[in-house]
Amino acid sequence: MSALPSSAESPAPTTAPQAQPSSTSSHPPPNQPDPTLESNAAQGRLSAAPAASAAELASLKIRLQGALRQFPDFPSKGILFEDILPIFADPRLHEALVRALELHVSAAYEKPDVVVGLEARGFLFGPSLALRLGAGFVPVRKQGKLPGPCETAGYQKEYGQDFFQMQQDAIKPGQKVLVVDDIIATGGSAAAAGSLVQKLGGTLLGYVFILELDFLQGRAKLDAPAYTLLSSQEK
Ligand SMILES: O=P(O)(O)OC[C@H]1O[C@H](OP(=O)(O)OP(=O)(O)O)[C@H](O)[C@@H]1O
Ligand SMILES: Nc1ncnc2[nH]cnc12
Repeated sequence: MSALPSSAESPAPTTAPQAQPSSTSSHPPPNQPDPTLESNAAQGRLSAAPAASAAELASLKIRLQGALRQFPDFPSKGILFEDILPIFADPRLHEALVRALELHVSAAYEKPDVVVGLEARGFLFGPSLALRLGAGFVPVRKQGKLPGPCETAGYQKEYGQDFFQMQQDAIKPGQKVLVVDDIIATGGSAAAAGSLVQKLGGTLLGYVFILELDFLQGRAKLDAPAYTLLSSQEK
């Protein structure tokens, strides 16, 4: 799990104002079309949320979008780091996040048996989403953290390379699995997690992220439908 530096050690974040979450150079204002939704739809992979839920989802997204922050040159020069942690610092936003994801998943996917969350930020909301959906939660962890027999997959990500593991008995053959994480950048992490789920015999329903770096085209690496809740940086 990477340690985020304190703000005293980091460049000042760019923060969208809470009352009216207007755009920074990277976050489109919420009253414009959501490019992540367009890219979801363009791939023809997801059904729209039912109309009754769509209005609630739209209003939750506006609130959540305003809480995002960005830190330039973290963890290395040239990376614009998307910080989702303010959402979890506020219980109303935390609740809004889990509700928004619940609304989307209930509308767009079959009910999953298992929600798989990726270390570390997928652990922040994966278990609570799983509870809401009446599903189990299973972690994908970085190599060397899980006891017992494990499956391993190596991957490249936006700023490095790593290995993911799952316990071999974590998923029963045929179980329907949803993979969740905070962000998809190059798609390396999510694709590796999906491959582990499939090695264990799980049926991959799809992926759910809070944010997507569209310009890196990470979803092209995924072989199941992907949904992103909020708008993210443009190149
Ligand atoms: O699409 P990708 O290019 O693979 O990048 C996305 C991954 O990178 C981040 O995790 P990181 O490996 O930094 O780990 P952390 O959550 O433990 O900080 C993020 O939480 C995603 O898991
Ligand atoms: N730009 C970014 N911000 C936050 N997490 C990330 N994981 C990969 N790229 C990232």
